[in-house]
This record gives sequence, C-alpha cells and structure tokens, in this order.
Amino acid sequence: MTNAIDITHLSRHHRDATALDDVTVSFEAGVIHGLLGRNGAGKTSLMSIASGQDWPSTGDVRVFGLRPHENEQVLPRICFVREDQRYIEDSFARHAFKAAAMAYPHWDADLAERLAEDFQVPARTRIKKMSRGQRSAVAVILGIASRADVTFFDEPYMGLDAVARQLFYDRLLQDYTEYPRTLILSTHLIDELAHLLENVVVIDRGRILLDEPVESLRGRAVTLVGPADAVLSLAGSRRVLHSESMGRTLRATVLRAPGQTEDPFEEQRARADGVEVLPVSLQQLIVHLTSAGASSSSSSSPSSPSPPPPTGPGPDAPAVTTTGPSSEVSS
Ligand SMILES: Nc1ncnc2c1ncn2[C@@H]1O[C@H](COP(=O)(O)OP(=O)(O)OP(=O)(O)O)[C@@H](O)[C@H]1O
Repeated sequence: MTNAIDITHLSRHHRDATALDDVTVSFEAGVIHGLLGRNGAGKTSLMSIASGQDWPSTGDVRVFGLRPHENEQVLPRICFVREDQRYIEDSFARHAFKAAAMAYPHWDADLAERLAEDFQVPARTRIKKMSRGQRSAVAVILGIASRADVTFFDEPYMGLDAVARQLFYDRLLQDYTEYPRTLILSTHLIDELAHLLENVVVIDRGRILLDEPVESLRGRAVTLVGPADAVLSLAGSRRVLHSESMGRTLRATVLRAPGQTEDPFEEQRARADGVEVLPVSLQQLIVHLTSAGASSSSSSSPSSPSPPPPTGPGPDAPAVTTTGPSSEVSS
C-alpha cells in the first residue's frame, strides 16, 4: 500500500477558530476517498493545506513523500477544484483549459473538449458571466481532464443540476477506471456519491472521527426495528448511534466496534424475536456519527437508549430520539 498523502499532527488555527486540530491521517494512492463532515468541520482547510494552497500552523504534510508548498516537483501532480474556483479576469472556458494544459502534464485537451460538449458549457460566454451550474461544469472538467495524480474536488459539483451531477459521476468513474489515480471528494450529497467511494474520512470540528474503507464501515452498521427489549438484546455490546422509540417499537442504529466479530445468527435471532434488520446508508451513518459528535453529553449505550417502558405511550406517541457516542476511529 502506497500513500499519496501523509498528514501528521496538522493543526490550522485562525484568530477566532481552529480549523484543524492535531490531524493525523493518510490517503492511500489509487483510491477514491470521500472527505465528509458537517459545515465548518475542516474539509476545505485540510484540502487547501494538502494541495499547498494554505500553510499549516503546526504539523507536517507530505504528498508522495514531499512537502507540497511552493514545490515545483509535486505541485503539477496536484489539482484542487472548488466551487468558488478563481479564473483569470474576463476569461472564457477555453482560456481556463489552456492554462490547465500548461499546469498539468497529463492534461487531456480532447477529453476537456468532449466534456465541455457533454456539459453544454457555452463557448462564447465569459466564465464570470456564466450561470452557477455552468461555472461548476468548467471546474469539474478541470478536475477530470487534469488527470492529476492527486485531485481534490471540494464540492465543485454543488452548482450542477441532478442530470449534470449524474453525468459528472459517470464521467469521473469512467476516466478513473481507465486512468487510476487518487481522488478526494468532499460532499454533503453522500448517498449520491457513495457508489464511487472506496474509503471515507470523516472530519468533525477539526478532528478525524473515522477513516475506513466504505465496505467495512457499511458491514459494521445496521438498523434494528422491533420490540424494545428484543432490539436491545440483539444490539448487545454494539454502540447505539441513534435510536427512536414509537410506542413499544424501538428503532436503533447500531455499530460494531472495528474488529468486533459479526453474529452469524443475527438474522435468525432477529426474525424469531420479531426484529427487522435493515441496512444503513452511508449518508445516514455519517449523519448519525457526526450528529452524535455534536451532542456533547448525551451518550447512549445499548442498555440506555431511552426505550419506552413496557407500559409506554401508545403508537401515536411522538418519537423519542437519542444520540450515541461521539467518536469512532478505526485503524
Ligand atoms: N480564513 C479563515 N479565517 C478564519 N476562520 C476560518 C478561515 N478558514 C476557515 N476558517 C474556519 O475554520 C473552520 C473550518 O472551515 P472549513 O472551510 O475548512 O470547513 P468545511 O468543512 O470545508 O465547511 P463547509 O462544509 O461548510 O464548506 C470553520 O469554523 C471556519 O469558520
């Protein structure tokens, strides 16, 4: 396993905020990573520093073993596109593409042209006069056609409509399959992107909350729905990330600790106890994990997720929501 990026004890302090707080994380080369987290979590700060566009307050960043800042050996291998991408004043898309051709050694001009047609980027409109979606299209084309060894997409696709976003996901995956490289994407539309991601790094208030292959993470989480006692018994020693009770029914999203073995008879036991075992989408999981992080004191263990008492309110009673523990970092 080769890492494209190694970040060690990285902090970034501003006068009024700590954007990154002692972050140590690596991004494996040749993998599509999702960098996920709530607003203000530190995603842009991390990408800006790893791409050499901002300086850390303390700590170290290496891209292919080299410090990226003002480093001509490594900067041409890094592309960082963001929603508020800056362009040369009064430029057209073709000027942005020409500049990219000079900056990125693997730039594919034909691909950029084809993508511009696919995304219907207007050739005769200055970028600053384009609609938000058209500007987003220019940014994602730069990100794909640069074919940089490490490409950061800091939500440039947020301006795209649903059809154009789908086109972006398809074209990116197609090109990545042909030209494997390291992609790091941040997004709040997690379920839309989930099928692309191989690894997720979750950042919360400047700290790494989780770093794990998507498949492993998905395999650790389930939602159990059924009679409260049976759900709690089935949850066993797993962490309850989130639970809601509706009358006597408890719905609990639970997470096995990394390395904790799966119960091969869970489905059978659940069926016998009248409990449904449902998959958890990546988005639900990240929402539960990061909203758990937001509630400082409410920590639920499987034995205390506020289930209704056996003589609890009727089926029309409002849902009770509890949130689980605050951090989950796996190796
Ligand atoms: N130049 C700056 N000056 C002061 N504070 C900053 C600066 N840049 C970032 N911050 C603060 O650092 C924290 C992390 O910001 P960052 O932009 O990295 O978050 P993010 O995860 O990208 O958020 P979003 O999803 O909303 O884009 C925020 O509290 C932000 O206000």
